[in-house]
Amino acid sequence: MALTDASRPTDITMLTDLYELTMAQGFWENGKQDEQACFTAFYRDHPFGSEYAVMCGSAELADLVENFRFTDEDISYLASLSAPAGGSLFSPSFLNYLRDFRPHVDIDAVPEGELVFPREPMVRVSGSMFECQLLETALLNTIGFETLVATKTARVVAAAKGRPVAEFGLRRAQGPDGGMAVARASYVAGCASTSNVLAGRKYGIPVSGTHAHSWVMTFDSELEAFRAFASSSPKNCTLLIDTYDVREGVENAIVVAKEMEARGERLAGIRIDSGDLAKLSAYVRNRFDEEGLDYVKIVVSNDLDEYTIQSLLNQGAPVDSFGVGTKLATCYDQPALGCVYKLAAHRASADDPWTPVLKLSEQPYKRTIPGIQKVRRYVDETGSPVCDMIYDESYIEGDGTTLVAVNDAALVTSVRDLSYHELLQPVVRDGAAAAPRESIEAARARCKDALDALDPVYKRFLYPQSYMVGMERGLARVRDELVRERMAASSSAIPWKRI
Ligand SMILES: Nc1ncnc2c1ncn2[C@@H]1O[C@H](COP(=O)(O)OP(=O)(O)OP(=O)(O)O)[C@@H](O)[C@H]1O
Ligand SMILES: O=P(O)(O)OC[C@H]1O[C@H](OP(=O)(O)OP(=O)(O)O)[C@H](O)[C@@H]1O
Ligand SMILES: O=C(O)c1cccnc1
Repeated sequence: MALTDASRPTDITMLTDLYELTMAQGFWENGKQDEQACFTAFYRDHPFGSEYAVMCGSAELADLVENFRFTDEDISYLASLSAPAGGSLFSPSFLNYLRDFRPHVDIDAVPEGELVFPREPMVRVSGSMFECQLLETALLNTIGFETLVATKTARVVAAAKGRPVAEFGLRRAQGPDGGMAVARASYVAGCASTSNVLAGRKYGIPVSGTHAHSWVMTFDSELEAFRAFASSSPKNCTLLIDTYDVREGVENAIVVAKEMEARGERLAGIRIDSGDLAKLSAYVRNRFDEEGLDYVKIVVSNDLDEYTIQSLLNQGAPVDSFGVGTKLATCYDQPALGCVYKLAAHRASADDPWTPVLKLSEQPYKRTIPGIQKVRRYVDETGSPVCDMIYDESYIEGDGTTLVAVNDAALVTSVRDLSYHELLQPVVRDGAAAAPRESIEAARARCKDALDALDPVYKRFLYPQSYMVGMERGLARVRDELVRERMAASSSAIPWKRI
């Protein structure tokens, strides 16, 4: 999607899969457009092998709903579509209905920066079946990618152990909108800055940068190039010293640093973008220190990710900050979170009680969780998360403190002595933002606090411990009954049913 008006598109009514619209027409024609539904969005599998994910994109949902309307141009386009077997895809009367349609949904979501775990609701949408279904694609597109990038970033930032990480990914991101989402989500999850100027302007993210190899190559000598850069950017001078040879580059940078000192200025740093970054950074640090230039910072870049950064620091590389592009912006090792949006309850009208529903699968781990789900995060006396409980207020059993693991009914624990907080917060009520949009700084602070509070056993890269997400026993029972009913009603070949 090309950017218009120098920002991410908020008019995303038509940014949807065709089937959402054909289903909407079907609901409308069958008089079902006002039937009520409740959907939950969640992910199933650990991204990058990470035990947790960092929620991101939920702050954009109110904009999505408030801007949801079909323009005359949209309607004309839909009217022009033909069905494969002939005739129009959409009827004039349905398109007429769409013309004045505005969603009146309620949305509750996990706030940005908070941690989320597999299978628990990240977002819950309730309203008419018609409007809930129409929001599916754009909602998943928004939260899935930003959550994925935020999660990757959290890992990269953790590996850097407090050293600033600059996001340099715009040139390698998945299109202009991808680049904007990357800048935003990576700042929420702990990057110190972005090279993306539009994101800086739009989101108020700090921008930072050095210079390219081409700068050095346009001058007759590297020394001349460094001098020219120092004189044009004396207050923002980080020199890229690897265009030809880092050992020569550092000597030229030392000359320029001393000339800057004589003018009362300071060389901020140097960047190394190729070669053995551990060996070269150690060499360069030593040379600067020998020359009394211990304040000059060392920045490294070149296809970095959490593993290369961790390795460099394990080798004792004296690096002060990292520039990370391709592998962060493209979420190189896992390009999609696999977020899904599933119907969890429905009712004929707003005056009727909800009926919980679930989707079966031959793979038990893909069975959905029914009900009007909420989530509680239970924490120990230090505030560190211990487990999460998915529950439906209508089915709580006893004092509601028995937790049953999502995929193993035999795993049961009590949360009676733990304190908790609710994860889902109101985002949209009756189609309008439920609260003023929070600042990106607030989301970033929440992310830092959440990651600091999480036990390191869940954060390690290799074989992190499993964090327990379970259902309150009443909800687990409802789910179990629904599975049995559904399977009894089904004549199909779910293999183990016949044994
Ligand atoms: N000491 C190191 N330990 C671990 N990984 C490193 C180390 N030094 C560099 N790397 C990483 O190894 C990968 C390849 O580096 P390499 O030396 O091949 O650079 P390069 O790709 O030849 O440089 P360029 O192509 O940009 O000139 C990069 O991802 C880099 O970040
Ligand atoms: O390596 P990344 O994590 O993607 O970081 C961004 C890269 O972008 C620039 O490279 P450039 O576009 O000049 O190409 P290069 O890979 O040849 O250096 C910069 O010098 C980094 O190497
Ligand atoms: O400012 C930089 O050094 C930079 C920006 C984008 C990509 N690579 C490097």
